[in-house]
Amino acid sequence: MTAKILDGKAIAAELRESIKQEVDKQVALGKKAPGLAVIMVGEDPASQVYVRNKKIACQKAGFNDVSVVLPTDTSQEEVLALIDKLNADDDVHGIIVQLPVPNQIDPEEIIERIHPCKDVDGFHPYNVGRLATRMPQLAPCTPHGVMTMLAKTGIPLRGLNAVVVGASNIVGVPMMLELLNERATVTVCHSATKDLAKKVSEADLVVVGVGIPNMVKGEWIKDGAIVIDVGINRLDDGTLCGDVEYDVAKEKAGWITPVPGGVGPMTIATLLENTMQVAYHLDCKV
Ligand SMILES: Nc1nc2c(c(=O)[nH]1)N[C@@H](CN(C=O)c1ccc(C(=O)N[C@@H](CCC(=O)O)C(=O)O)cc1)CN2
Ligand SMILES: [Mg+2]
Repeated sequence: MTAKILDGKAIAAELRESIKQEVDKQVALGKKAPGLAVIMVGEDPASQVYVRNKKIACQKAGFNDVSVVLPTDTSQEEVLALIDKLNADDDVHGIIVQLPVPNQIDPEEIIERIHPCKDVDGFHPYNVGRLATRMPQLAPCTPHGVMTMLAKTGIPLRGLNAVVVGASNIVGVPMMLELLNERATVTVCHSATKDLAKKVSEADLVVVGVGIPNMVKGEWIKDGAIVIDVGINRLDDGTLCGDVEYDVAKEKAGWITPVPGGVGPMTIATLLENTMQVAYHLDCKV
């Protein structure tokens, strides 16, 4: 069997177009454009690409982009003061701090300083708790974008055996919660997991986000399974590859995401979606 492709680039473009239409409608009614502040500290080359792409996506969707790039040696106190200012600014609906941050910055304290109602990355413990208690408010963009992609397959998630490989706060843990909330049976695997190959081979749905090129072998994939590859790894020759051995996996899977052009574009479209929710639809009282 050759897998159907879950085309994240196309699904994200569709989502961004629907967001743009909603923004145009709300602005015509006299509302403010959604304002998004992406704070980037330092010059990490990959982050520069992602932040630039977020800026372009904001502009195309009619958002007010109020992003800030700070020098590598910025102190924790300076970042906290900037967040306080953005929290108090009525033109700003969403605030995120691009990760990773330089070593002198403590990301946990920074994330907790963002007001939970402006936490469009969904990383604040309040929003993680909401997702964990089945009352989601602002959910992390990558896993929520994966849920949007999964809906496109038309396959009900209820009762599926889902295996999530990787237990990070950005991907693995919120992915587990999203899938659990749809009544999948979820196993989370990580670096201490024994016999990963066996776990993956029993999965109807596999989501991999570990950052190790081709770590999940194609031969492990169950016939017809849905394979979601969150990994984006740059190889020495400059090309990108995922965490799944794509060429082999696509001959076994029922559905598969490519890298690039899979989950990555969904992360940015979902960030816009969260920001638009804050601007127009979310009744957030914290
Ligand atoms: N504060 C956050 N930091 C980080 C997040 C996040 O969600 N919030 N996620 C990643 C980086 N990221 C968004 O910030 C991101 C990564 C990749 C892509 C993407 O579209 N990738 C393309 C390939 C792009 C390339 O050429 O390198 C693709 O997969 O097709 C978008 C967003 C870590 N930090
Ligand atoms: Mg203002």
